[in-house]
Amino acid sequence: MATAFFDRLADRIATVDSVVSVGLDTDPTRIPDHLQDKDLPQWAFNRRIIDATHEHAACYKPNAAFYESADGWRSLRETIAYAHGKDVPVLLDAKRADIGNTTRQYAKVLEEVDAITVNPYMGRDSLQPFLDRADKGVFILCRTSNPGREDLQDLELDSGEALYKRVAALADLWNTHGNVGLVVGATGPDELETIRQSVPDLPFLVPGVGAQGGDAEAAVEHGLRGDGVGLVNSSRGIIYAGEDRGKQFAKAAGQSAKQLKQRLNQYRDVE
Ligand SMILES: O=c1ccn([C@@H]2O[C@H](COP(=O)(O)O)[C@@H](O)[C@H]2O)c(=O)[nH]1
Repeated sequence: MATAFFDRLADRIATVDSVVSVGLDTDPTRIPDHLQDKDLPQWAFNRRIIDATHEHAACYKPNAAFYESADGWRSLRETIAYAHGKDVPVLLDAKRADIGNTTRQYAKVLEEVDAITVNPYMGRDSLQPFLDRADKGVFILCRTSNPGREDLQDLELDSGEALYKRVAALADLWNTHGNVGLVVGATGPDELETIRQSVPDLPFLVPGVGAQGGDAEAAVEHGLRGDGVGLVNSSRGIIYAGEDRGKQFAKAAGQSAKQLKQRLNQYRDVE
């Protein structure tokens, strides 16, 4: 039987002593000039970023939005294989879900990656093919990092509970294979704490530190499960750290990943 995703993630976190998720949000317009004439500039960029950051990376998190083109998907496939070659899990941030017939197609991408983000808005059946993959991680959007999260996620249900809390409770219920996590932004530290209290056993993916200015201490304190499993993501803050440094761009990304790891490790309980 394949090892469960969160067990593999726990091993990776221990190996690199890091909970940093390096976000590969590779915008074609922000790739340095000297790589623009490569066959696949996004792949050329990502390869150099992976070379420079992998020893600090608990996982890579490419966001599917940046690869929605023929060359983009080719670049993404090369990137995934290269990350795996360095023993780093890949979490595809795709925020998928749809009616059953469609979502079964979406879930096929789990053949390629180790984990995925999904959107709970359409309910359990829209997530079932992902949840059924006991060997893969499924991170359900719970309370996101963007300002507009309040429009829906904070709405009070008749029971008085906020919608995001109901999502957390449902995710816990749907976690029959131990493969479910939550996406909870670092920009709402109080809610992050509240959600952690309600679902102590779910690992979180916490985006929003770095470019969005979220709370790194809260991300670690509440984002990680009791056994230390969880992820804190930074994308632009790492991969574009050396945007003004020409051919040295990847070195700067490596330094930025290392700095984030050290910053987060100040707050981790590591024996
Ligand atoms: O609530 C959410 C869910 C997902 N994201 C994604 O994480 C990264 C954050 O990038 P930064 O450059 O570190 O801000 C990006 O892919 C988002 O789509 C999120 O930010 N918040």
